[in-house]
Amino acid sequence: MTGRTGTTDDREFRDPDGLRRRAGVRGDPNKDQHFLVDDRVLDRLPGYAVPDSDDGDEPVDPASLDLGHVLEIGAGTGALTDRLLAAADEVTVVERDRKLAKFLREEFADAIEAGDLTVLEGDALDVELPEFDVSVSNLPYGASSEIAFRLLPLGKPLVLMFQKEFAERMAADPGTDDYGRLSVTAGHYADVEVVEIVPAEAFDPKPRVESAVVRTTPRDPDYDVPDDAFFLEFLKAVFTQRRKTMRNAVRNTAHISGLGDPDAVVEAADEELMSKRAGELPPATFADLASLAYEVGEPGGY
Ligand SMILES: C[S@@+](CC[C@H](N)C(=O)[O-])C[C@H]1O[C@@H](n2cnc3c(N)ncnc32)[C@H](O)[C@@H]1O
Repeated sequence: MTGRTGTTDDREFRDPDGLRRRAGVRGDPNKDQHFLVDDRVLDRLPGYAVPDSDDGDEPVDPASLDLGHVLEIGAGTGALTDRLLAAADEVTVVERDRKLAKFLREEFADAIEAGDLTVLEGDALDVELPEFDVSVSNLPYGASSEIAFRLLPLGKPLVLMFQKEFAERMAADPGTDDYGRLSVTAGHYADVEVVEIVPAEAFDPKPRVESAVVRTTPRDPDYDVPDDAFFLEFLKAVFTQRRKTMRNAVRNTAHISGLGDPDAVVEAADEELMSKRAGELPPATFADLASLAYEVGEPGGY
């Protein structure tokens, strides 16, 4: 098939170098373009979407994955798209760069014609997203947080490449140094795990930092938050004082959380809980506390 240059005897996917050559792009870090050039990483990524399939070192046969409709944000020259097409019934990619979107439409014309691929040219932050079953994406790092928090509330499994430091903060457990507002907010929507650390050499141009692949598995929280906007402001507020007890943090940060009566929250809450620090509490406890604060703390102005 055209363009299937292959790098090893049994390679069946398009060669990342060949794709970049044909696209005529070098990758521009100012446009968040760091293309994956390591075939082994590319081959492993679709398998992470099926948690039990990634136990061994060898990549799984993509055809066995049956991923349904996959959303890929930031398709670049399509090296990952090519693998996803083998693992899915349907793939939708979002690519902001006009030249790359045009290249993808040309390079994958057969898949588009067969109805297997849709190329959406636009910004992942505001383009209308299709219904999808899973997203597998090497995200543009400049917008990775916004994109992740656009996808997380949709309640679908995600396999996303981030900067390593961001990934570790997102997946951190309570009581660790990395645990913070990012971990609580992500943990509110999903179980989050780092499944692979990826060295800078796997990309071209080479980024300055290491990367990591995160898998999120949506969970139906057995708790609810009263109001998403208030929950997020409450978290932002108490984590500005993460080293203080919750008693002090709730009182000292009412100007951020918008609580009119933080004392009422402290008095109504469990005393032992109020003597802990924000960095020790799991997402479900924050949700309970935010619910209580919303109920008795006279929220407003957030
Ligand atoms: C890190 S590269 C990944 C490319 C390719 N998936 C790969 O792994 O080689 C990110 C891609 O996202 C595109 N991009 C950057 N910002 C974007 C945005 N806001 N919305 C959609 N695509 C974006 C860039 O043009 C680039 O092609």
